[in-house]
Amino acid sequence: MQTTKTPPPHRLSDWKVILPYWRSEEKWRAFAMLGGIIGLSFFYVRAAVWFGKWNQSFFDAMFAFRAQDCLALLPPYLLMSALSTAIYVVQIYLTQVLSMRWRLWNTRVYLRQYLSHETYYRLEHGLEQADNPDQRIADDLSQMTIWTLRLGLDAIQAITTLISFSIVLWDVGGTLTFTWHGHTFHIPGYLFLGTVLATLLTSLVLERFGGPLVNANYRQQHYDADLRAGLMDVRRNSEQIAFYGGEDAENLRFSRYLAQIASNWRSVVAYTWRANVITSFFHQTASCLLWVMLIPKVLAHTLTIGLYSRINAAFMQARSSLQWFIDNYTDLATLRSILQRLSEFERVVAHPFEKSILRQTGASPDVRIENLVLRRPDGSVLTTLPDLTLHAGERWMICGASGVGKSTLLRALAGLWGYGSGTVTFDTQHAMFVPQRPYVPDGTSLRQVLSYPATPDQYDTEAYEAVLKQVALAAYLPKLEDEAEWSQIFSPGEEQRLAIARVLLARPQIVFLDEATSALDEAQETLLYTLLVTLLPHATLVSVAHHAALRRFHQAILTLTPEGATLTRGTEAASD
Ligand SMILES: Nc1ncnc2c1ncn2[C@@H]1O[C@H](COP(=O)(O)OP(=O)(O)OP(=O)(O)O)[C@@H](O)[C@H]1O
Repeated sequence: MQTTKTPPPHRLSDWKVILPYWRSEEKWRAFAMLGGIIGLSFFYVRAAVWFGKWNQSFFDAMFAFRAQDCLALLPPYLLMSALSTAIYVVQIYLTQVLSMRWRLWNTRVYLRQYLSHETYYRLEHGLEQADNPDQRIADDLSQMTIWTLRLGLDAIQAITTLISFSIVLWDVGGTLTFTWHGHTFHIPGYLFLGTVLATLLTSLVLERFGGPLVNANYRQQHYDADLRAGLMDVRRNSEQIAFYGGEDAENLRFSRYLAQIASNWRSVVAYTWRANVITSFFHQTASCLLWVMLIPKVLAHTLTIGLYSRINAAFMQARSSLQWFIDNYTDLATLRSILQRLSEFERVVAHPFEKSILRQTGASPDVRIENLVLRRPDGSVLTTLPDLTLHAGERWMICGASGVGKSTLLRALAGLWGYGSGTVTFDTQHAMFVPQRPYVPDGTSLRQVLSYPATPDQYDTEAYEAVLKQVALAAYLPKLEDEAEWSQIFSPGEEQRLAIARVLLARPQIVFLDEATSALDEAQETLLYTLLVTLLPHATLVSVAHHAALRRFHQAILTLTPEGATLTRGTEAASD
């Protein structure tokens, strides 16, 4: 499904999407890995200090022409380099493993939510608003774990570096003392405070001018997903489009998607440009800032070359770690928009499905319909049904003009339609619904296609062979074990025969058929209905159908109209 809409407002709760894994049954292993990765990154900060000291000793020795000392310093250097390399490799490996485990855990949870309570159906049929759930499950979850770990771990490293060098900056920077309007002020650690203040100021300016980048990124992912979904549509419906000669119409559709992408991309570029101008201005002016802050020391004649080089080094390190937050502003914006999309998906999934029509599982073999009113999602009435009881083994046909609500009645019986009121009661455990276009899973064996949704080992080979022969699909007998793109191979009529073969295998007590033989000629429809009534003589049958030839297989006709429904029984129905 594709929708065009603006992103929901940012909420702090969007960040909660990150938490469930860290509270799951895998949390201890996850925390252990995270702890290991963080520990290794602390080693990195320590190693940087060690290499710094080593440099000083080595170059002091070199410029003092102490060749022996230089040679003696090489083995520890090589040892430390080997250790650093090993730790670097292990750190990357652990991060990848953690990221994959997190992604798999999240994907399993999302899939469970998506594939339960008919969520996949609600999302696809416009009953809920969350576009392209496939992209959220397949891409966004993976991106979320990668970005969160990368940004989170880099942030920890930046904070560690910041703390280490801020202490130096605070200590060696000293206190700024000045007199203003007769008052003397003392600002301890003013170099550190100045650095932090300047960075915060830059962040505020960035949020003001680059903030809309989050929304623009959100929309960009949304439009990209629409383009992908459109291309999938073309793949799925290639034959229909080719028959209609629909290339121009498709091109027009895609040029609309591209126009949306282009227009939003211009916003992304504009906001990124603004963010980059501010970031780069901060980069360029940082050294000036230090010089300005050092003026009091110059005027007081307390700035030596040694002190300057120390302050400069600490300032650079503190600034670069603070700057990490500024430089990664756009990445944080991307992560925020991913979290927003996932959080929106979670809200929709958690939102209770409108179910004003009560569907009860009854022990009685009858199908009972009480006070049933079917409505459209906008609340308007489709049709109203009188109280009805369909006794076990009875066969009813549902007729009515197109759009009156025949399929909607079956959806309500299947628990897929909640708009309206009333109650339906039947033995849901032993019922089977056959839609007009049966589902044919691709990439599986024909045996699996036939047994769906049960597993292929549910029936023996003789049973599969028998039903294939019965529904006149004997030509496929040699292909029972073949794995193929079956939906591309079967004709619509063959798909419908296959769906009846499924019913004959499963032998349900109640069968609901929604125009399940509409693609077949009269002779084949008659063959399939004869099979159903002779091989499942005690099954209750409810058929939505248009063809008059099928009336003789049913004992009653339920005719739906917008004003209500009427039931005609017995010979009257058959001869009508
Ligand atoms: N997801 C939906 N959102 C809004 N309206 C819907 C939705 N699904 C169905 N409808 C509307 O409900 C009405 C009844 O549809 P339904 O499929 O039940 O008709 P039908 O009687 O089976 O028609 P046909 O004989 O043509 O198959 C139609 O007007 C249809 O547009």
